[in-house]
Amino acid sequence: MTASTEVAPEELQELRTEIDALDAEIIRLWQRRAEVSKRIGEIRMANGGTRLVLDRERAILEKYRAALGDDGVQIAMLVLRSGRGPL
Ligand SMILES: C=C(O[C@@H]1C=C(C(=O)O)C=C[C@H]1O)C(=O)O
Repeated sequence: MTASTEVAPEELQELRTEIDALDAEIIRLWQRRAEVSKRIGEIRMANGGTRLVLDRERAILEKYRAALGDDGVQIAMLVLRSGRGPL
């Protein structure tokens, strides 16, 4: 008898196909977010504003922390860096 934790080869393949689709989407969203973030920065600086808005970055870090815990903070820092480059 098959234990409930065992996965049939076809199901494993289906799950891996889903993982591949999710990874592709995560990468697409990551790249698009960086583009949007850069564009906002360009517009702000062209209008005499600052490169960064720390209150906004803090709110984003907190949003990721609330959803994902400590890992969320690490992810948020990488997400923010991808839009503006390293400090
Ligand atoms: C994109 C912006 O500019 C910068 C980049 C941010 C981001 O990538 O989320 C947030 C704040 C700013 O430091 C913005 O002000 O919304």
